[in-house]
Amino acid sequence: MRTLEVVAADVAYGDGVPVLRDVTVTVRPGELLAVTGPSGAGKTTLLAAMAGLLRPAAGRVLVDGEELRDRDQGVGLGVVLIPQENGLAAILTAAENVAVAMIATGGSTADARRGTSESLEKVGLAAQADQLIDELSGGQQQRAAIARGLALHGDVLLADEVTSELDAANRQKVIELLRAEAARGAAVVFATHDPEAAAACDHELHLADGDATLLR
Ligand SMILES: Nc1ncnc2c1ncn2[C@@H]1O[C@H](COP(=O)(O)OP(=O)(O)OP(=O)(O)O)[C@@H](O)[C@H]1O
Repeated sequence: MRTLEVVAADVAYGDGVPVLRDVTVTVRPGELLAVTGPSGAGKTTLLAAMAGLLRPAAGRVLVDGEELRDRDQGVGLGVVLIPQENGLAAILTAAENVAVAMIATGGSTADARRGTSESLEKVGLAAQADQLIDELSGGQQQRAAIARGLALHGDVLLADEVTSELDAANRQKVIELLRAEAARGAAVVFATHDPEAAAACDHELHLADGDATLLR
C-alpha cells in the first residue's frame, strides 16, 4: 500500500493565478482524510492534482515517494478517482461500467464479473446492475460510480463529493465503505461539504481563500 504526499504545492489551471497555494499534506495507508471548504475553494482541484490530472505549478505530489507527472502514471500507481460528475458511460449499464473499468486496469473477465457484483451489492445496487446509467436516478448513478471506484481496489482512493445526492442512510453506508477501504490499507481522501461526514474522517484539511489548513 502506498502513501500520498502533497508537498508545498501551488495548483493552477494553465498560466492562471493558483487556486491553491503551498499545500502540504500526507495521507498514509489506513488513513481517511476529509477535504472541506466552501464551493469553489478548490476541493476538486486538489483531488485532480492528487490524481495526476493536474500537475502542480510549484511543489510536488508523490505516491510512495514517486513524483506524479500525469494521470497514466497515477493509474499505474493505483490512484483511483471517483469524480464529482460520476464519469460513467451513460449508454452502458451499471455492471458494464464497473466491469469495463476493471478490465481496462488489467482484471480478467472472471475477476470483473465477480468484482462487479460484489461492489454493486456493497452500494445497494445489485437490482439495478443491468440498467443503463441513463435510466438510474442521480443518487443511483453516484452509487454506481462509487461501486466502480471500490472495484478497482486502489492503493489511493480519491472520492470527490460522492455523497452529495444520497439520502442519510446511503450517505452513512458510503462513509462506512470509505472507512473500510482505509481499513484495507488504502490512503483515502474524501472531498465533502458535509460536516458530519468530515467528522467521521481521521483528519480534515480545510480549504479557503487559496490556503489549506489541517484542522485535525
Ligand atoms: N478547468 C478549469 N479551468 C479554470 N478554472 C477552473 C477550472 N475548474 C475549476 N476552476 C476554478 O477553480 C476554483 C476551484 O474550483 P473547484 O471545482 O476545485 O472547487 P470545489 O471546492 O471543488 O467546489 P464545489 O464544492 O462547488 O465542487 C474555482 O474558482 C473554479 O472556477
